[in-house]
Parts: sequence; structure tokens; C-alpha cells
Amino acid sequence: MRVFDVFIEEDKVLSELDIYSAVGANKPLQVVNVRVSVGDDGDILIRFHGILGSPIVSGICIKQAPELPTSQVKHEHLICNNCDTEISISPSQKKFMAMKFITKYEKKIEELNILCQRKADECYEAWMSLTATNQLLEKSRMELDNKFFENMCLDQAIEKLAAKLRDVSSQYECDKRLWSEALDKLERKVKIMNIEHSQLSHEARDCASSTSKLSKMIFAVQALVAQCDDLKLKFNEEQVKRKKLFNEVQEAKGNIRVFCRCRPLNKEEASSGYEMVVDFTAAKDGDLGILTNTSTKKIFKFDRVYAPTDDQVDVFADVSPLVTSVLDGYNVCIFAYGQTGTGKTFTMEGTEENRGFNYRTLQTLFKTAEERKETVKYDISVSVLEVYNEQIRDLLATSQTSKRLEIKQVSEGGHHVPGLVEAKVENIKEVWDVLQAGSNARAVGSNNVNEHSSRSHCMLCTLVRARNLVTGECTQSKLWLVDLAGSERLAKTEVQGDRLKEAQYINRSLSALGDVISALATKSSHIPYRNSKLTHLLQDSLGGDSKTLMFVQISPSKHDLGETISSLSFATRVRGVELGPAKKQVDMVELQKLKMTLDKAKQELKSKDDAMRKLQEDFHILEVKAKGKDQCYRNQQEKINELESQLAMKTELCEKLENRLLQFSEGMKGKEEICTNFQQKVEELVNKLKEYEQAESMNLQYQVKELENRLKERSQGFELHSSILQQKIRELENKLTCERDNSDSQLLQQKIKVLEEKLIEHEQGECTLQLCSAEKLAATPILTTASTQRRMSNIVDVDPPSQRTLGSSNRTRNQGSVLLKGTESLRELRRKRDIQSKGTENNFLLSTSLLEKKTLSAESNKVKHLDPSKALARITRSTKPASTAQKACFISNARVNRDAQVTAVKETNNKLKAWLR
Ligand SMILES: Nc1ncnc2c1ncn2[C@@H]1O[C@H](COP(=O)(O)OP(=O)(O)OP(=O)(O)O)[C@@H](O)[C@H]1O
Repeated sequence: MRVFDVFIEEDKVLSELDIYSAVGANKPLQVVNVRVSVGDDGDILIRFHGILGSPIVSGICIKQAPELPTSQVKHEHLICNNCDTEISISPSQKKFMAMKFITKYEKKIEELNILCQRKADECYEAWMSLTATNQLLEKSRMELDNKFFENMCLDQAIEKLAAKLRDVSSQYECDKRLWSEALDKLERKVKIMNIEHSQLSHEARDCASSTSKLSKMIFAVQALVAQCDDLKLKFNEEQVKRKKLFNEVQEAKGNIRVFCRCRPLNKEEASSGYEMVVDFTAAKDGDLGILTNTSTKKIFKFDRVYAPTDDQVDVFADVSPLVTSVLDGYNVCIFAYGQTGTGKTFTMEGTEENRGFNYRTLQTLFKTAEERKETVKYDISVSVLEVYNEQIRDLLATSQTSKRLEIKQVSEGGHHVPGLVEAKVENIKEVWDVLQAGSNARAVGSNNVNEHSSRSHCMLCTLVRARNLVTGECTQSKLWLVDLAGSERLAKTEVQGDRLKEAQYINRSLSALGDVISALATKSSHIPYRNSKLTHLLQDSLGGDSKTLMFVQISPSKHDLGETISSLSFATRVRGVELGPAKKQVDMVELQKLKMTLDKAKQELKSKDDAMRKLQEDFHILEVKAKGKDQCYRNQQEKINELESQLAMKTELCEKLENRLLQFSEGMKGKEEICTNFQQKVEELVNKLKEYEQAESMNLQYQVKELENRLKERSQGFELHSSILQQKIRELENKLTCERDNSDSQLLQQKIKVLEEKLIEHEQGECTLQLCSAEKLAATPILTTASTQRRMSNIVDVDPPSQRTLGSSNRTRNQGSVLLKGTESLRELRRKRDIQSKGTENNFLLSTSLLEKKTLSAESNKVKHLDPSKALARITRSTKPASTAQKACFISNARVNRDAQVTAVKETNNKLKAWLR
């Protein structure tokens, strides 16, 4: 496409100039603001002013313009300054001259541009160093801010810690107060409890002292009571025994007691096939049935009936009370009557495995005597004898003498056999030895009925001498245990000679016994005791005041039925004998003495009873008192125990609380130490921060001063340079006025204007930098938290587009300024900024300077034919936007500058016009 038709208006050289983007393109490019000129040497110079980016030009088509006819050429005239003559010049000459001037001016402009570029570079370098310094400064500020922030954090942490410490200390104080109050309360309670404890202890001590006396009295009374109780117990025991004996006496009253015992069938009888004729169905009631034949049964009644199955123990259990009555001073006679071989010896003597009455009786006597040894002293002696053929034979005599033993009466009712051995026995072993000796010495023969039957009456006499230690009563009693000889009828035995004689003696003695019993039964005035040795010996123990027990021994065999019935009949007769109540065999001499002692004892007992009664009353009173005291003491003791337990608990609690208090106080001490350490650290940090700030501020001041000096120097140099430039411009203006008629003057003027604008902007940029440094200088020494924050916020709030707008508006408004007035406006601006720097924010001026710098940079980029946007970006990267207030201030300042510049440009234009006129 054709860019323009005519290149030079007056002297058309080129008619067309087409630019193509591709070789062989049909249409040329449409390019705006491209200027083409032809130099003196005919070179064509093409300027692409409005091109953005880097387009490739592939081809340029130039067409030479056709020469104008002479009639169309206009001749101009020049007037000589010396002679005022008109000199006609042709357009070509004029053109040549203009070209010369233009070339000259262009060279100058180029030089100025180069100079300006150099200055711009210097300014840029200065700006860059300033930016670096600013960055350093910013970094320092950031560090300072960080430090400040850290300091703030530390302050906050300290405040928090202090608040915590305050809370803890307040809590501690509160707790301490509470604990101290609680401790005071506890101490008061403890004191009260201690007082109460001491009072109670005192009371307890009093009680204890009183109780000791009381206890003494109690002990004494208790001893008396124990004695009394013991006496009572003994008395009761005696009473019981007496009652028992009384009952027994009552039982025995009037009758000789008869027990019937039946042996079992022996082997011979069993083998012979003899039947049992004894019925024991009613044996418990004392009834014994004898089957006389198959249809009839004869009943015999006795005190006790023992079956063959009853052993020695069972039998003796019923006899033992009678035996022990010997110890009470009664004469007792127990004899076994019955047919030979019915078990008389078995019952009285027994065997080693089954001991009989003799052994068991003496055993019981010794046992009872031992039991009563504290109250009664017993002397027991034993005599063993037999009556054989009416002769008394001492079975304990070691040597048989020819002298016959005779029975002699020693006192009323009392009989004695002089020369009879009375073996004093102390224990049961001695008794057994004695019994064995007697048994061995007993004459044992054999006959047809029972080869082992004895043919003599074996008699064991136990003489008991008793002395009551309490009452002093003395008794002498006898116990006769008699194993009678067999009672079988003579006809049946068919004995002859000595055996017959033995049998006759036995029968005679047994019939004498029967006579005595009959006499006793009939209560005859004469009892024929002396008819036989047996009855004579048993005189004091059979009938009268004595207790008699007869064991009738029977055989169960049918073979012995007749003898059995005979024995039972005899026993029945004996059972019917009423002897009357038994009497104690008391020694009369001793009796008198005993009566005396009894009276005395009674009197003593009476007095003792009275004393006892009094003591009992006193004891009762004391007991009641003691009980009351005991109760009181128990209550006091319980209270003491309770108080002691409470005291222990409280003491434990106090100890625990004290321990906790100590622990807490130790913890508090540790915390206080930590807090003081923190405070010290914080103080150290604050001092360090202050020192660091001072050092930083000093450094910054120094750097700013250096920059200021450098800027001053540069501004001075720039002023000098600008004054030189102004002079040159004046010269150029002068020259231009000379060529006012020249057709190229307008173009030159425009170029000059552009250069002036650039110069003014450059100056403004320099001034702004100076102001900025001055403001920094003013702002740096005093750094406060608020100002820093405001500065930060202001930097953030800057609006880049507005800056650009302002920059562009400034640029457009300054286009019409005049160079001279521009320098004046610069001075004015500096003055105003100096004033403003004292009252306005540093950042505002910094941003203003940055905006100026941006404008300058943009213009300088235009000069350097560089991309303005890049230059602007480079500048804006190192700066931060200003706030709205700052923008307003900046706009107002810019307006002032602009007005001043406009007025200056107007004045300059007026002057130029006048000068040109
Ligand atoms: N109750 C009994 N239980 C068992 N055996 C008995 C019983 N009674 C007697 N005997 C036995 O009968 C036999 C004769 O007894 P024992 O010699 O005692 O009779 P006795 O009447 O004493 O005769 P004698 O008149 O000839 O002396 C003995 O062997 C004895 O062991």
C-alpha cells in the first residue's frame, strides 16, 4: 500500500514508497507515522515511529517523482542583514539550505539525544542503586518488622505468661488463704481436741485411780464371793449326794435288795441239748419267768434281773452306788448265792478279762476316795478269808498257823477277828495283788456237778475308816463281798466222806443264813447270827443298820430247774426281809467331838453368813457403783478412742495438706524463677533490638546522606549541563528566528518542543529522586510501629493504573511546556517538595518519585526506540503503589507543576512569537 504520495512538499523527490511484508505481495503494508527523508548525499532515510514489536520488512518499492515545469516553480527571496538587498533563491537552493540546517540541527539533536541518553543511563544507574538501597532498606525494614513482630509475639507471650502467673499466683493466694484458714480451723480443732483429750485423760486417770481402789475392793469381794461360791458349790454337791443317797436309802428301806443273774448255757449243756427254762421277756421290770414245764411258767420278782447277755459292767453299774455308800460310813454286804456252777465266782471275782465285783468295787472306792480326798480322809484295808467247814481261814496270811481264827465282839454290834490280816491298800494295783493272793490261796476242789466249784465261802472284807476333814466326822464301815459255796442239794451231788462233810457244813451255814434272814424277816427278837461262822461274821453287815444285796445266780438249763427254783424261792424269801433304814457306823467318841465342832462351825457359819450377807450387800452396792463407773469409763474410753481417731485423721490430713502446700510452693518458686528468666531474656532482647535499631538507623542515615550527597552532586552537574543546553537552545532559537520563514521551521519547532519536554521530564525525575532521598532521610531516623505499618499499607494500596494515568496525563500536560520555564518549575517543585517532605508521608513522595521516574523512563525508552511497556515494567517492579491520599496529593502537586509549566510554556511561546515577529 502506498504510504504517502509526496515526500517533500516543495521539492518532490519521491512520488510513492510502498512497503511489503512479503516478497511479491500484491498489497503494501499500512504503516502509520513513518517518516522518510532524503539526505544531502541523496540517501533515503526511513523512520518507523509508530511501529510496535519487530515486524519484518521484505520489500520496499520507491518511485521517483516527475520534475515540475519551470512555470510551476516559485522563487523566494532572502534579505541580507547587512545591505537589505533581496536575494532571489531558487527552491532548490532553499531546499539545500534547509537541508543543511536540518542536518546540522539533527546532528545537534542527535548529540543532545546521546547526552540525554547518557544522563538517562546515569540516572537509571543511580535509580537502580537507589532501588538496591531501597531494597536493602526494605529488607532492613522487613527484618526490623520481623524483629518487631517477634518482639510483639514475645510481649504477647510474656503478657500471657504474666497473666497466667497472675492467675496462678491469685489462685495460689486464694488456695493459700483457704488452706491457712483450714489449717487455722484444724489447729483450733486440734487444740480443742487436745484440751478435751487432756481432760478426758485426766478423767480417765481419775477413773483409773478410783477403779484401782474399786478393783481392790472388787477383788476382795470377788475372792469372798468365790469362796462363798465354792462353799455353796460344795454344799450343793453334798446336798445332791445326800439327796441321792437319801433316795437310795429310801429305796433300800425295809428290804434286802435281791438281784438275779442267769449265766448262759455252757458247752456241755448246749451239747447235751438242755433247754432254757428261764424267760427274760420282763427282765427290765424285774420279773423272771421259769418254765417249770411246757405249759406253766413261774414268775419270780426281784429288784433287778440280768440276762446272760448282760456283762459285768452292766451289773456293776447298778451296784456301784451301794458300794460307794461304804465310804459314807454304811456297812454293806453283797453276797452271791446259788447252785454250784451258776456263776457266783464269775460275778464276784470275775476273770482277768471280765473283772468282777471285788475288783470293780475297790476300784470305785479308791476313785471316789480320791475325789473326796480334800474333804474326807479314807483309810482302806482289805481282808480276804474263807469259811471252810465252819472254820475261818485267812487267805492273806503268809503262813498257816495252827491257831484258829475266832470272831470276837469289840463293841455294840461290832465284831472283829483277831489275827486276821488287814492289808492296807493305797491303790488298785495293790488291791489286785491282794485279790490274786487270796484267790490262789482259796481251796478249790471238784465234784461231780462242777469240778471247779468251790466248797467254801470266800469273803472279802473291806474296812473303810473315814474322817471328814470339814466336819471332823469319823466313820468305820465294812463292805462284805461274799462268794458263797454252792447251794445244791446233797442228794443230787451224791458225795461221800470229806465231800459229804464239806457239803453238810455248806448246807448248815447256808441254812443258818436262811434262818437269820427268816428271823430278820419275821423281826424276831433273836437273830441267830452265831449259828454259823458265816452269819456270825456277817452280823454287823447283814440286817440291822447295814445295806444288804443278794445276787441269786441261776442256771438256765432245764437240767438245773429244781435247783434254780429252790434258789429263786430262797431269794424271794430274802427279798421279803425288811431290815429297816441303814445307819451310819459313827465312832461315838469322835461323835461327841464332832458335835462340839459342829456347834462351833454352825456358830462360825452363822457369823460368816451374816458377814457374807453384809459383804454381799456391800458388794452389790459396789457392784452397782462399779458398773456405773465402768459404763462411764467405757463411754469416756469410746470418746477418747473416737477423738484419737479423729485427731489421727486430722493430723494425717494436716500433714497431707502441708506436703501439698510445700510441693505447690516449690512449684511456684520454680515458675517464678522461669518467669524472672523470661523477663530477663525479654529485657535483653529489647535492649538488643534497641541497639540493633540504633545501629540500623545510623547505617541508614549514613547511606541516605551519602545518596543525598551523590544526588546533589549529580543534580548540580545536571544543572550545569542543563544551563549549557539552555544556552545552546537559545542559540538554536536565535538561529531559528532567523529562519522563521523557512518552511521547515515548524517541524523543527515541534522537534525542539519534544526535546524540551524530554529535558523537563528528565529534570523532574531527577528532582523527584532528590526529594525522595530527602524524604527518606527525614523519615529514616524516627521509626515507629505506626509509621511502619502505615508505610506498609500505603505501599500496598497504590493503584498502578492510576499511576500510569497520572504519568500519561502529566506527560500530555507537560508537552506544551517551555524549556526555560521548565527549569523554573523544577526549582519551584523542589522547594515545594522540601516543604512537603516535612509534613507528608515518605512513601507518598517515594511513590511520586517513582511515578516521575516511570515517566522519565518511558520517555527515555522512546528516545532509545525501545518498548516503553518493558521499561515501565522494569521500573514498577522495584516500586510499590501509593495510597489514594498520596495520589490526591500527588495529583495536586502535579497540577501545580503542570500549571506552572503551562504558564511557563505560554510565556515562552509568547516570547518566541514576539521574538519571531
Ligand atoms: N454270766 C456268765 N457269763 C458267762 N459265763 C458264765 C457266767 N456265769 C458263769 N459263767 C461260767 O460258768 C462257769 C461256772 O462258773 P462259776 O465257777 O463262777 O460258778 P460258781 O457258782 O462259782 O461254782 P462253785 O460253787 O463251784 O464255785 C464258769 O466257767 C464261768 O465262766
